[in-house]
Amino acid sequence: MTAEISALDLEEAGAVLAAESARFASFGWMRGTSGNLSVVLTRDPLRLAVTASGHDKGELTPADVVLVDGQGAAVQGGKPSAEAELHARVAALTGAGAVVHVHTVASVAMGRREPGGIVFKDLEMLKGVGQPAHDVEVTLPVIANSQDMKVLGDRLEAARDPRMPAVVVAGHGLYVWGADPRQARHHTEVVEWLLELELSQR
Ligand SMILES: CSCCC(=O)C(=O)COP(=O)(O)O
Ligand SMILES: [Zn+2]
Repeated sequence: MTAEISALDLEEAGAVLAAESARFASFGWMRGTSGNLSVVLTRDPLRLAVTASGHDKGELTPADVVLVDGQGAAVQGGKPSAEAELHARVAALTGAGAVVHVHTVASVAMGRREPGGIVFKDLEMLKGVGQPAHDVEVTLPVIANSQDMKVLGDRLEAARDPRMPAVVVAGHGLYVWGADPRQARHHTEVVEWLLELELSQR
């Protein structure tokens, strides 16, 4: 059975993604049209609202969103993000309800310094990704970049740590997920804070 997605549902999702995108863009994390966001609308079959490709992510309107299927192919709307397939893969793999992709300087810089993964420990901010503040090492995986979203998805699946809702894509940026757009935003802000801290220390 195919779940019906009304135009209003899609536009409501677009309004949420536009607001989240404007916030990340204001931080300088989505410069020069970079980055993309998605939210899951139905699970069976998997359908996501994903930001349209090539737009200035600080200027999105509720209409700048595309409905995609579990392979990231457009079902309704214009041209989806070039990374829509990876969003769908993350949602299917992790059960996340929202996925954030930002191009932050700290994620690329730390991915270069620690290509085997970035280890965090003894930081109160780790509670923001559901981990204890003390005595536990939490690793943020780093995966090699690819223009092939299937390859990137395979790398993410192999490398991801269930204790950390994020992965750095080397030379590219950061993928973060959460149960809904609000939690995905909080996870993004926490992981970016951790990366900026480590970058300032090393
Ligand atoms: C200068 S951005 C290069 C493409 C990219 O990595 C990105 O995140 C934006 O792609 P989209 O198709 O979602 O606009
Ligand atoms: Zn990107």
